[in-house]
Amino acid sequence: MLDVLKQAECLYSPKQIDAAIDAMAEKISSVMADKLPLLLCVMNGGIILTGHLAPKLSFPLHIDYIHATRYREQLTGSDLHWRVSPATSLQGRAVLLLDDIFDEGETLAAIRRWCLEQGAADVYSAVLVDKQHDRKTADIKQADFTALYAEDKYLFGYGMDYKGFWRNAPGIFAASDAHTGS
Ligand SMILES: O=P(O)(O)OC[C@H]1O[C@H](OP(=O)(O)OP(=O)(O)O)[C@H](O)[C@@H]1O
Ligand code: HPA
Repeated sequence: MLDVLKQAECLYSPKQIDAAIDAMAEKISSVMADKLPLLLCVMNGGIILTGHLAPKLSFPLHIDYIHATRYREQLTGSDLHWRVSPATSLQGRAVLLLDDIFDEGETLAAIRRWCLEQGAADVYSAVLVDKQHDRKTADIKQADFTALYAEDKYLFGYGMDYKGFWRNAPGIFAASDAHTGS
């Protein structure tokens, strides 16, 4: 695992990420400041973004979490497994989903549909990074708020894992071909 980090390419430093989250927080504030929203951290990947973003939002809000997973420590996604539903009622709420990455978009599309079924009034989404390729789901092409864009490589750091490790990596990294088998 030490080699995975050593051989990876750093795409964004913590300083660049912080500036991008600042800019995204301003955009979110301009749309959501008067909505008393419910922020839903999409576990596990959304945890670092939630921790960095929430203190930059200077308006009243609730925070809860939802856990659904599609990759389960693999490098490619499959069917979505639901693990934990939020304890907070979504009825009539403006919900902001927070996740680390919008890759094919299946995860956020499914969680968004579920939130609407639970009676959410509006569902917005914010992601740290959008991976650029043409394999996006038909439902949603991008999140409502996106901090950064990255090339079509396997990413880790700031919430994104490599086989369960390195969510804590100090930046956003692209794994080397040697570690992704490409
Ligand atoms: O846009 P998609 O192709 O659906 O992929 C994005 C999702 O994949 C990752 O979650 P994962 O299933 O790996 O669970 P995790 O958050 O526990 O890592 C990530 O955190 C997003 O939720
Ligand atoms: O590139 C990725 N890295 C980590 N987790 C992910 N989940 C979807 N795509 C990715």
